[in-house]
Amino acid sequence: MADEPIVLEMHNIVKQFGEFRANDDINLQVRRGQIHALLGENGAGKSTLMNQLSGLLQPTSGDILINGQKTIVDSPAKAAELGIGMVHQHFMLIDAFSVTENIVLGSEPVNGMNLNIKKATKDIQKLSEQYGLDVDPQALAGDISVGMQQRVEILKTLYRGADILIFDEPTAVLTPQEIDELMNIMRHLAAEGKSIILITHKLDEIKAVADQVTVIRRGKSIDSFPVEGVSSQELADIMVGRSVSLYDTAKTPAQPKETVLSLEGLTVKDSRGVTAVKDLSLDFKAGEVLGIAGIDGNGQSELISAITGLIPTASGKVVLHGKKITNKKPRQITEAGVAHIPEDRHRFGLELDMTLAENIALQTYYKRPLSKTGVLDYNAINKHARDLIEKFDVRTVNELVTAGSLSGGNQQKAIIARELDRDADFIIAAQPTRGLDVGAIEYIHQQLINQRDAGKAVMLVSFELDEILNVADRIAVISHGEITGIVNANETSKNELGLLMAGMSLDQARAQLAGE
Ligand SMILES: Nc1ncnc2c1ncn2[C@@H]1O[C@H](COP(=O)(O)OP(=O)(O)OP(=O)(O)O)[C@@H](O)[C@H]1O
Repeated sequence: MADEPIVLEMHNIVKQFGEFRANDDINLQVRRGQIHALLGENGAGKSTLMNQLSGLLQPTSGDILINGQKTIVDSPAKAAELGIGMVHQHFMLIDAFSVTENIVLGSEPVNGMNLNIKKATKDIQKLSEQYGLDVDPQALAGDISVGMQQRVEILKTLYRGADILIFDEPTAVLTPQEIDELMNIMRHLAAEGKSIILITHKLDEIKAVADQVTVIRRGKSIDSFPVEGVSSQELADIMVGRSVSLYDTAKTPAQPKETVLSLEGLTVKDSRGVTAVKDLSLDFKAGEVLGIAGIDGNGQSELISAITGLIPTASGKVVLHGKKITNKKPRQITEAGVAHIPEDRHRFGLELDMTLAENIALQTYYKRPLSKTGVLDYNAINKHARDLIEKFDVRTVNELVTAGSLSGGNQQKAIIARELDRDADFIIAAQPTRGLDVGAIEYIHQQLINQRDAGKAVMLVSFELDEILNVADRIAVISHGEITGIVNANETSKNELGLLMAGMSLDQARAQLAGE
């Protein structure tokens, strides 16, 4: 690997936002055929660095060299021309178009309807085979799984001639099996001479696929070394700059008390009118974390939206402290004592153009002490925000910047701070640690357990089985909108949960595992 030519160099990159240096003299060197991980805490400056490589931002100073040539990457189109491709975390495919149409869209000069779809389909098929992607170019984007959609995004960059592919948290939305497949695809790409820059907070993934890792701490690149022989613990320590605990969250056995919230035969339809949650009943108890495990798209989002009043229920009841809250307005449900850390922080969590302080006050601004006699007290709002920023270690210049300027992980911490500060009896945490670094994950898990120990009922919805097993006391598995089994966290296994997630009943799953 050390003999392979250097395809990308970033030299002494500085990126300044006003007074703040998000990148402070960063150096990065990537070789041909290398999988190069970029590791850093939330807000360390990884996305800012990659945005300069993909033409979205310009460095304040420093140089970018592609194949030894100093270059200015002043637009995404220029980045594409230079062979730099970004595999986005949020897939941007049009459901009604075929895979080929999605890939060709925007990358070919189209003369009227003269687009040669036949040739494109053939080219894409060839690329798919060459890189082991196994994508059907004629499938409709709306009909393919999340993992397959990601492969289409990869093909899109290859079709445009990318030699350097940037993957930003690529496994966040994948099932364990899809993650393995993606790792193989990355290895395949590298073996074919492509270079990959991998941004991830998952140390195991770095260990599994990366050759080299560059560590960024508070805007500075502090080290770069081969991954071989380095443990996950060492990676975590270097990233944070001190020794961090990678062990399970400490917790005592749960002491479940009275039922706080009950779902009684709840049925919910999705936006297309298809039944997403079917006749679902569950009880959430004070002093207990009930985990909802399942593959993305099995009714979890609709279930949460129905409980929080964001979408109507088709039938059944939601009962909080013995009172029906079914189909009440979101604000009434919030007021009744439901906190919600949403899965999609941009759609439901934050107003990106408003200040961080205003966002932290979003659920309580109209009440004392943030308002007095109907007038907002900005001193109180800002002070309240400063307290929570400190308590939850939200990394920001101050409370007056826009929420949109925070790094992804710090946006998430701000929402968690706001929702947990409200002293609600029922807390919904949906994918609460997606995109967070190891230190922040540990902190958030502990916070959820503290809430439990303070007598709250916590609903933890997560695709991450490690997270569910670590934090939840009981686990309900959802598949196609129905609960396939409810198990105690300390009496189950990933294998058992995996079979329940695939739709088996608990008896079937146990029979299968006993027979193995
Ligand atoms: N447009 C901007 N204006 C002001 N500050 C910004 C802007 N963009 C980023 N920052 C700041 O730069 C720092 C680095 O952010 P960046 O998004 O690069 O971090 P990151 O390492 O990608 O974090 P994460 O893992 O949370 O995604 C953060 O403190 C962020 O608030």
